[in-house]
Parts: sequence; C-alpha cells; structure tokens
Amino acid sequence: VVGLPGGCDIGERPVDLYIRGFRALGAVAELRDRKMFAHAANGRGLVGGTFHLDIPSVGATETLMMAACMADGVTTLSNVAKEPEVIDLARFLNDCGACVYGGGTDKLLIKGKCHLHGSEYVVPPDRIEAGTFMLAAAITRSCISMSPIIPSHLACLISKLKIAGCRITQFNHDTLEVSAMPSNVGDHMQGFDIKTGPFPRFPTDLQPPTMALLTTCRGSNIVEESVFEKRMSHVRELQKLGADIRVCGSTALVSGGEKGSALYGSRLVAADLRGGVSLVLAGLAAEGTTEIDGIAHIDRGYENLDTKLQLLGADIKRLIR
Ligand SMILES: CC(=O)N[C@H]1[C@@H](OP(=O)(O)OP(=O)(O)OC[C@H]2O[C@@H](n3ccc(=O)[nH]c3=O)[C@H](O)[C@@H]2O)O[C@H](CO)[C@@H](O)[C@@H]1O
Ligand SMILES: C=C(OP(=O)(O)O)C(=O)O
Repeated sequence: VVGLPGGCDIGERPVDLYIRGFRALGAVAELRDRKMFAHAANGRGLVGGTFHLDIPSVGATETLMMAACMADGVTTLSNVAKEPEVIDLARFLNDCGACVYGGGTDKLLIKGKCHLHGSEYVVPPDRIEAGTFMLAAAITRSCISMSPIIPSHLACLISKLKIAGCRITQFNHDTLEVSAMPSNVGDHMQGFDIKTGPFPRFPTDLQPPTMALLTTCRGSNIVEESVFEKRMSHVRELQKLGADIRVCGSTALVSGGEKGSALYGSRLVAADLRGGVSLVLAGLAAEGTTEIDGIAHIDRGYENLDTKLQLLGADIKRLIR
C-alpha cells in the first residue's frame, strides 16, 4: 500500500499509468481512498509484460522500468519518457546488474533478473538548477559561469537565450558561461516564445523562471504550458511586482512593451517549487525589496539557493530557517 506522493500543486497528477502499468506486469492494482493497493496476482512476484504509455510520463516510466528489472521475463515499455534522468536511472540499474535496453529512445526492453547488486554511481548535474542559474544571469543582465553542466540537457533553453542575445560559451566539456551583459543583449533584451513539452522540448520546470525573465524583455511573448494544466500560480505574484501578464487557460501573454516591464519589490507567496524560484529571480531584478513567503517549496528543489546567489553577489537573505 502506497499513499499518493503529492508533489507540487500544478495540476491533477494522476496515477492511472502506474496502475495500468503494474497490471500489465501481473499485479492486481487499484486506487482507493487516495492510496494505491497492489500485489502480485500469482502470489510470487511480477512477470514481464508489454505496456504502452498514453503519455510519456517520467515518474511512470521510471517506476515501471524499476519494477520490470526483477520481474520474471521480458518487459517492453513503449512511448516512454526520454528525459536525461530516465537514461541515467537505466544506466544506474544496469550498473547494479539489471538488463535495461533503449534508455533515451521511446521504447525500453527490460530482461528481468533474480538479483541486483550494489554499485557506486555519480548522478549527473541537476539540469533544472543549472537552467535556473542561467536564467538568473539573464534576468540580472550579468555573467555567470557554471560547472559541472551538461549543455545538451539544456539545448532548448540555450537556443532561446541566444535569441534574447545572450552570449553562451562552452569551456571544456562541462563548463558554460552565460553572459547577458548589456554589451551582448543591448539595453532592452529581446523576448521569445516558449511551449513546454516532454524532453527534448522546453522543460516545464523551467517555464516559471523563464516567464520571470520574459517580464523584463521587449515585446509580446507567449508562454504555453502543455505538460501540467495548472502551472501558472506564479503569474499573480509576478503581476504584484508590476509585470503585465494575461492568462488564458494554459497560455500566458507576457507583454514587456518596448523596454520590458519595470519590476518593483513587493511581498509575495511561493505556492510551488519552480513558481517560487521564479519569484526569487524576479525579486533580484526588481527595484526595492521583495519578501517571499512559502520558501519551503523552493528548498524542496534548490540546495542553499540563498547562499549560492549571495556568492554571486546577490543581496538576498533567508529570514527563517
Ligand atoms: C520528481 C520528478 O521527477 N518530478 C518531475 C517529473 O514529474 P512526474 O513524473 O510526476 O511528471 P510526469 O512526466 O508523470 O507528468 C507528465 C504528464 O503526465 C500526466 N500523467 C502522469 C502520470 C499518470 O499516471 N497519468 C498522467 O496522465 C501528468 O498529469 C502530466 O500531465 O516530471 C515532470 C515533467 O518533466 C517534472 O515537471 C517534475 O519535476
Ligand atoms: C514538479 C516538480 O517536482 P515534483 O514532481 O516533485 O512535484 C518540480 O521539480 O518542479
């Protein structure tokens, strides 16, 4: 029995793919009273099976891939997620003795094993944290060098920041410098449109901080959220800083005019993780002081964000531990 995991309040967050996926692996699975009940139908363990995900869900792909590693027989999962974290998990499982083929493609083939063993493994750098710092450089019109970073994980954001005029330079294989100094982007940074989607499309987790940047950019720029239906809680807070944003369903029109909106500090509330960090970025760019409540959401996904920003010269202080 597993309770529903929760996570950010950014939409429905259904678990139908998990339930149907487990059933395809020989489980009796159902959702009751906001808990998931499951057991192996044969009383012994899961068996290999075939399952097509209607949506390439990251969590469902990862969960079913792990389950299949020790199921009896071969499992085929199609229309799976191709996020770097999925590829990395497949690599880790293989290091532990599993047989997962096809990580990074839309089909996984997994041969079940009786035993897995331990392994020492280094996880890749957090691409969403790296992307957030790239956006911090852009919104403060400054220059930040980051490492370690895997640029191919952030190709979509890099191409958008280049449209905005940022100079992006790669050093060695894992160091990236993002310069948004006025000598690169001019006095008024050019905006761009984004539409989120599963990897390799624009990451939904970077939509809110990118929207913060767009409020300071020229033009009328469209932000379309196509992964989570309610990921717009930051809009109301950005408006309190003076941003001109209109929302229709899952699409926002961010109007910066000729120069980008001038933002003014205010008291704000973070309602979720990435929405919360978008307020921090906007606060860095706003004139005056911005106070943000609800920072526990931000702490869930950014380790020592305040300290890291301080080291980069930001005037930011944590008021509560
Ligand atoms: C802990 C973690 O890794 N979280 C990430 C993961 O969340 P998470 O794995 O929860 O996100 P999913 O990829 O599952 O969600 C994508 C879409 O699939 C839908 N869906 C999902 C499961 C299901 O059974 N049925 C269904 O319809 C969701 O409602 C959503 O519209 O991927 C998201 C998309 O990149 C990121 O924003 C989250 O940061
Ligand atoms: C939505 C996110 O995380 P979770 O899936 O844990 O809610 C996120 O990291 O932005």
